[in-house]
Amino acid sequence: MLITKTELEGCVILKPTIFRDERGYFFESFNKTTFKKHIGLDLNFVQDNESKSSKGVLRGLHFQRGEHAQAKLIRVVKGKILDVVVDVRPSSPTYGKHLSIILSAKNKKQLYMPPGFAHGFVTLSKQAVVNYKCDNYYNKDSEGGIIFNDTTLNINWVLDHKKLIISKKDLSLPSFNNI
Ligand SMILES: Cc1cn([C@H]2C[C@H](O)[C@@H](COP(=O)(O)OP(=O)(O)O[C@H]3O[C@@H](C)C(=O)[C@@H](O)[C@H]3O)O2)c(=O)[nH]c1=O
Repeated sequence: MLITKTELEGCVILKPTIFRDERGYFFESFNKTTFKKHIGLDLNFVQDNESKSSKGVLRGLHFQRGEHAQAKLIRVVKGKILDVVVDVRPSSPTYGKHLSIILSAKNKKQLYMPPGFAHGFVTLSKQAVVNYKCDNYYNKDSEGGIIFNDTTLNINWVLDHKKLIISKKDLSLPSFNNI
């Protein structure tokens, strides 16, 4: 497994070792022991999520507050997305900074984000199926978010904003300065 640190402390890109043969391929999409050995985190993932989106669908930017904050390990099993995480840890030197990465079924990269990050993605392929593990359960009452086109964050979502498909809930999220 190839592990790359990012400029946002605690966010790591993982590229699993792929075993290919005449049947196809095999890889370990998560291994608790390997994760602990290489990244030093003894994670206890308790919820797995999957969503399917069409091209232009943007989900985010989402986080859960306080004790419900979630670490996530994100990967794509079909298609291609631009995945974005924003550091919303007030005491962090990179508070307000974001990281964007292409995750696809082809590149098989995974992004690990610790608790204290907002997360979102936009679908760049005709369809994308995104799979992510969370170390804390969904808690509706602690949901928070930031509007995707926040001017302080200034995220490049690659696609023309007029072509984006965004839920009503996400379109009513506050600005970064008001979270
Ligand atoms: C996130 C979530 C939603 N739901 C329900 C609530 C709602 O009726 C329906 C759809 O929820 P949403 O519109 O919030 O789904 P979605 O916009 O896909 O939300 C997700 O976005 C990405 C970017 C994340 O990082 C996730 O943590 C999550 O916030 O699913 C659960 O039952 N469990 C969950 O863990």
